Amino acid sequence: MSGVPIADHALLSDCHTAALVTRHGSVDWLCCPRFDSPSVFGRLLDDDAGHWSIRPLGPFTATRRYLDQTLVLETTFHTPTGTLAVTDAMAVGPNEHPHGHSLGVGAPHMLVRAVSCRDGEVSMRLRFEPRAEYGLLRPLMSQVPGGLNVRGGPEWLMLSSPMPLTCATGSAYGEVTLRVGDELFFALHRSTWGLEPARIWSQEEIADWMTVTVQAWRAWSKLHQNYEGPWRELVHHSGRVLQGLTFRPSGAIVAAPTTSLPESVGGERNWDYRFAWVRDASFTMEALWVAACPDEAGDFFTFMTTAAAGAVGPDAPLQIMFGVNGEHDLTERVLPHLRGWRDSRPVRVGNGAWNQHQIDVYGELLGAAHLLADKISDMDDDIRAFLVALADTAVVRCREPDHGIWEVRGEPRHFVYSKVMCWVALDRAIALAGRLQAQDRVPAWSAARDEIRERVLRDGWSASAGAFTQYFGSADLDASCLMMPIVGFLPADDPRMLATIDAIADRLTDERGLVYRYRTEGGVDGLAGDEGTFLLCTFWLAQALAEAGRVNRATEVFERAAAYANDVGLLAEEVDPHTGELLGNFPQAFSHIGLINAAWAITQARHRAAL
Ligand SMILES: OC[C@H]1O[C@H](O[C@H]2O[C@H](CO)[C@@H](O)[C@H](O)[C@H]2O)[C@H](O)[C@@H](O)[C@@H]1O
Repeated sequence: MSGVPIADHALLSDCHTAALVTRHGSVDWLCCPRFDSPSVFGRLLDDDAGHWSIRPLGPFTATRRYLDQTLVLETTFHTPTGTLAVTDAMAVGPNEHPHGHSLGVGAPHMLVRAVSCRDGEVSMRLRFEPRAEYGLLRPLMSQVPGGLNVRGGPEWLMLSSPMPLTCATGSAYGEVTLRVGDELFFALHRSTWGLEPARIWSQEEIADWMTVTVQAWRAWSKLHQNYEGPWRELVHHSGRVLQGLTFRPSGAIVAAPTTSLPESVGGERNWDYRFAWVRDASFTMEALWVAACPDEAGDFFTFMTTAAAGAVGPDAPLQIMFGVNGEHDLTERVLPHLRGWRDSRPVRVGNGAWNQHQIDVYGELLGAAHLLADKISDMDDDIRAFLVALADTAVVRCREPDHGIWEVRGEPRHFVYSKVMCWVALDRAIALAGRLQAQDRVPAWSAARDEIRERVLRDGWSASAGAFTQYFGSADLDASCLMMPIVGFLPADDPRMLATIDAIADRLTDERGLVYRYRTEGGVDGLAGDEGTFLLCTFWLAQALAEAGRVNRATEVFERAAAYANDVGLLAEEVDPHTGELLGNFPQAFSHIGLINAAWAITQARHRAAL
């Protein structure tokens, strides 16, 4: 049964796709050439779905880290006879743009692995089992000088290997003893059908790709990362993770690079996150404003405008998520041949939420446009018209029930968060009216904004709960109400907000003090089973407390959540309330967004307190 702890994985990215590497040197997840392509290594979801491991033959302990300011991973194996280091990267190509923001433009679609003996001597073993199409195919493998030719179904790969490998059906393996100073370079290269064939690379060429990749990440980090404040390294690292979830060719940003890592072990809450949600991606752009100066804001708004293809207006709500190249149809299906991580089935690809009605997206997108307006140097007529259409659509749609931020699979409702985000949409559109050349719309936008506000204050508050709640007329708490002060709907020290923050801190948390999105008892979200606590929501609590001036409590909550980052600073979506293990897709943009924004809010609150 596949079941290496989720926290045992580290992320590699070339800003086209991502790989996950276990603590023991096995690449257990790689989809290529795009984030949402079928996997070639899928052991994350099933033992037989493919992997590539490099590790010592005998007993070892392992430590690992990212090379400074990069997403290049170094795993060090300590053995009784010596020390072996394996350095792994998805090659990003040179970062030649004068502002360093061409990360991934020249990516060769190549996974590179360098093995070096740092001390004594170590026998290592390599095992290579690619399984295209999510594990369906055992490829044909043949030896060629300097490596292996690997073909099967839609995939044609070349493995460059300096050591001889033995091929069995669909697998290759080999062993070699390295002495101090010995170095070997491996590369897995994917061809593009009909264009450039994959090829074998020399040791020097692979070493160069590795060097260039390290330099490219460092150039990007140096030019983009200015955040100074508490938890600086974690914030910068989170910025790199978010950058690593960006799809360079289009400017899209995925919610996470995995599918079907479950929200509860053995449960059915398993979703494919390898898509660009309007919500998640807008939040990512905003968090990058804090952590990494998003030079790519223009690309993102061009992506959104293109993906929506102008089909937004009062009669055509904005689709809530897209494929990384702007695809609309993301129909969900199950992969029955995969057992799932720790038997968490079904494994899904595609996402049934793609055609849900979620009216918060207008607020998230206009919120990001407002924050980043100065960064969108090329705000052309198409982008302007798109943003105006979003606000006009919010005026009409804000009165409708929807599926909400949590994408509940039941009846649409009047979710409080959705209404608040419609208020944000109009509030920010009014602020941007000059740049949007839409001053004539301001009276209509203002009237609608004020009407939503009144409705939320009246129907979103529950006297019995003593808090703002999940939807109009309910008494159920929902952590998304923590966003009300964060987006400026009400001041954080308003008595109603303080009561809501306290209610969530007291009644929507587990024994560890981590926050649930909402209570799942009774199948209120249309799904069976329960789920873990949600890291983004815990960071929201820290952020709301900071906004309310409760800086010490904010710091405590922040540190409680950040402590769940694994040894290489990565967070999944949720935490198992029973075991404290990370759960859900990994690494998830939401959680890193929450970390960055909460750190920033605490920094600001400390400054205010010091004045
Ligand atoms: O809980 C049911 C829903 O769970 C997923 O949605 C969550 O992830 C999205 C991507 O990060 C996020 O935008 C959303 O707010 C989260 O609730 C899943 O993608 C949905 O299909 C599912 O209905």
